[in-house]
Amino acid sequence: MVVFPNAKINIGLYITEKRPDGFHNLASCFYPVGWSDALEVLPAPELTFQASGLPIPGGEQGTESNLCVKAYRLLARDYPLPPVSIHLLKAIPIGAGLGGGSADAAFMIKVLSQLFGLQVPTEQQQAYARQLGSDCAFFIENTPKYCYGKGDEFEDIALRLTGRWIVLVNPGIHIATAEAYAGVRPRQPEQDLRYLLQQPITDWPGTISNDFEASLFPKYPVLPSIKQRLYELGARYASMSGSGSTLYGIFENEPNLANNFDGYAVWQGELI
Ligand SMILES: C[C@@](CO)(OP(=O)(O)O)[C@H](O)COP(=O)(O)OP(=O)(O)OC[C@H]1O[C@@H](n2ccc(N)nc2=O)[C@H](O)[C@@H]1O
Ligand SMILES: Nc1ncnc2c1ncn2[C@@H]1O[C@H](COP(=O)(O)OP(=O)(O)O)[C@@H](O)[C@H]1O
Repeated sequence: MVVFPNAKINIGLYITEKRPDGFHNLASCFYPVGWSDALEVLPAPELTFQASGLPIPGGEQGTESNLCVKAYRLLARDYPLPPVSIHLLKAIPIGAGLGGGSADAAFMIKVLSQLFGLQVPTEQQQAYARQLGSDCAFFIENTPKYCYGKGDEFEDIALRLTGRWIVLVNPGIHIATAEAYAGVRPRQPEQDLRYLLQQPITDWPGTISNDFEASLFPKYPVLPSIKQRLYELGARYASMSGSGSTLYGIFENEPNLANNFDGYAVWQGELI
């Protein structure tokens, strides 16, 4: 079975408080986008994992560190899973604020459930995903959500940007999530993000923001310059996604990027 785990963007990201367990509570909208890996899972005589495409840090220490294998091991504790061969073609930039590793793990859970007829209920799949990463559970349903708690609790949100165009630009700066959180002073947002998202997109640049930008933009000046360039190219709204370093712009129609982001990893397409 072949599936295509896709990335997410954060539209608005507020780090509201530090929790006693060391994590942070947040408020954000997670929205799926089309930049995808390819994941093939086949029944096989023994468990194997193979990756191609972008190199995955930690991969050299063996397959066990990969989230796809961790997802398999997690399910294998509760279900009699036959061995499988796993091939991951990595295309989503890593440590990029796009949740690519979490998407791979969530899709692995979904594939195993389907491939072997396990019929793991959605909530149970989400519970497994939560054990693998804070934003992993989102990718089980993979639809626009208002997220809170560690980013692992969510509710449906009536936000559909379908038909609009998205441009994602990754300048290749790897920002560790823990490092990014350490630089933020938690605060409560002035207004509820769910309310702000219901306002016209032309209001968003003045009202919806990502709390990681304040600490990371001065440190990495290329980030605000890409955001500004996206606005100059006609974006209705531009922002950093998650803990960076990917920036995105939402456009009414397909923009002409010309040579603007040469040398960076770029993906563009219609929003789903
Ligand atoms: C920042 C966000 C926003 O959507 O996305 P990315 O930039 O990673 O895509 C997420 O909160 C990332 O979630 P995820 O990447 O799953 O993080 P995890 O693996 O669970 O945690 C990595 C580390 O980040 C910190 N962390 C993560 C989530 C959270 N709510 N509070 C935290 O303080 C902790 O230090 C933790 O050890
Ligand atoms: N299948 C995978 N794809 C990407 N990263 C993975 C994977 N498995 C484990 N990892 C580890 O997870 C870390 C963060 O992954 P990723 O989800 O790409 O970052 P982010 O949450 O910032 O978008 C990587 O540094 C890598 O070591």
